[in-house]
Amino acid sequence: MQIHFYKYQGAGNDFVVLDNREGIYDGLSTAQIHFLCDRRFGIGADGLMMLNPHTEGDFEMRYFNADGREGSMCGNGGRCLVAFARHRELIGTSTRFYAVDGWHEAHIQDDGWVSLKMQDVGEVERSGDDFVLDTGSPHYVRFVPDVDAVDVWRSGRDIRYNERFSGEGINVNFVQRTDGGLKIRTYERGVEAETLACGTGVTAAAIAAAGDQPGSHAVAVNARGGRLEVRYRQTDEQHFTDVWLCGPAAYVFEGNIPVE
Ligand SMILES: N[C@H](CCC[C@H](N)C(=O)O)C(=O)O
Repeated sequence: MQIHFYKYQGAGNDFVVLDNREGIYDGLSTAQIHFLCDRRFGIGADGLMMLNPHTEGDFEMRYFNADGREGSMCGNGGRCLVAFARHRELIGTSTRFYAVDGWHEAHIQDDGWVSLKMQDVGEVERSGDDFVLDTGSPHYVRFVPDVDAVDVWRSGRDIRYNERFSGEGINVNFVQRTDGGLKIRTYERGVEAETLACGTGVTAAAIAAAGDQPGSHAVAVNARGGRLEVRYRQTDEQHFTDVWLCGPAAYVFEGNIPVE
């Protein structure tokens, strides 16, 4: 079959997007999605999203990692899908859509800046400079003095494949505190490599960096592919609501590809 695809990126986290309002891509296999995301044999992307119809919201987001398997929530993917829906004129400048972790509200500006509301975070596990939390996807956050000095692939894999996490997998973020905010590098499960940005990881880093300061906060987070911003309200040490992931989302190109 011939597939018409769209390519989007958010801070360098790149995605294949399929308009699946008619359900024509429901039958794509893990191997076919893996092929579409392959950077040498296919289009190339960190993940693939389908925009599905939904009776109660503007659309449903289905997300697959580059390995072809259906994943948990993808923050940058969600922001890109909102930009896609806007470009296809399916939505105005605000939307409410359904994803694997529940409902999301989002807003898009004319310059492509997308603010996406994430789920509340209610449990942050800490051991020294390391944190484990779920922001729609599971994340390990390790604070380091210099992220540029980290061998992200090697150290990320050591954690992702250790005894505790090897079954389900986990995304691993190395985070440095800077004057203006945070600097981050992420090893992503399902891609099994470093990506240029990971939205749920950026969100997890901002929350892990929070002290015990109830109130509303905004944190600038520099990923390798661009700058994102996280806003949240902290009610106590373990509870975070009104969590917003904000950043750029852009159309790259579209085309047709034969898939066997
Ligand atoms: N890049 C994504 C994360 C995808 C999640 C995935 N790698 C997993 O948890 O399996 C983001 O922007 O949030």
